[in-house]
This record gives sequence, C-alpha cells and structure tokens, in this order.
Amino acid sequence: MPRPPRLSPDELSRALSELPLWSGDTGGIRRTIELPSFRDAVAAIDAMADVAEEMDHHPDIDLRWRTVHLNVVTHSAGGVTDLDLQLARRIDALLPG
Ligand SMILES: C[C@H](O)[C@H](O)[C@H]1CNC2=NC(N)=NC(=O)C2=N1
Repeated sequence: MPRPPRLSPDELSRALSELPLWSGDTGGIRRTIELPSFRDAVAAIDAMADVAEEMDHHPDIDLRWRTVHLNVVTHSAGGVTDLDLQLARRIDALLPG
C-alpha cells in the first residue's frame, strides 16, 4: 500500500477542530477514555482491535486500570496522516465521549 502523506500543521488543526475528543500535533493524536471498570476497558480495546484489523491501521494503546490512553500516528509515515483521522473517527463512533 502506498504510504499516505503526512498532514501539514494547518490541515491537522482543521481536522482536530472536528474531533473535540482528540488533541495532539503532527507527531501523533491522542484521546483518553475512562471506562466504568477494568473489564470494560479491556472490552473497549478488543472492539478497537476489530476496527484496527479491518483498517490495517493500529492505535498505540496504554491501559491503566480502567483508563485507556490512545496515541494514533502512521508509523510508516513518521507523522499524522488521513488514515489516523479515519481511525479516530471510527473509534469515536464506537466509543462516543
Ligand atoms: C503491513 C501493514 O500495513 C503495516 O505494518 C501497517 C499496520 N498498522 C499500522 N498502524 C499504524 N498506526 N501505523 C503504521 O505504519 C502501520 N502499518
């Protein structure tokens, strides 16, 4: 698959204004999700894994008890691309804030 282009800082800040649950910069975008329990957090990660596998695009995930920290970046491009925005939108559809 061809490597998607990195977004410019302007493109990224425009996109982030439509993704209020996400913050970050051209090095990566972040969202933190708190679930009611550890098992709910694990289930949320499992649901995100389905999306990630379907897209072949994977978030970096840090689980602390019932809080999930996500960082999304296109590793192969060395920055944020449109694929990251697509993944963020899919995650928000799955886990609305
Ligand atoms: C071969 C496969 O497409 C690549 O290894 C994919 C898999 N998932 C990925 N996910 C993310 N976030 N960045 C990547 O560069 C990436 N590469």
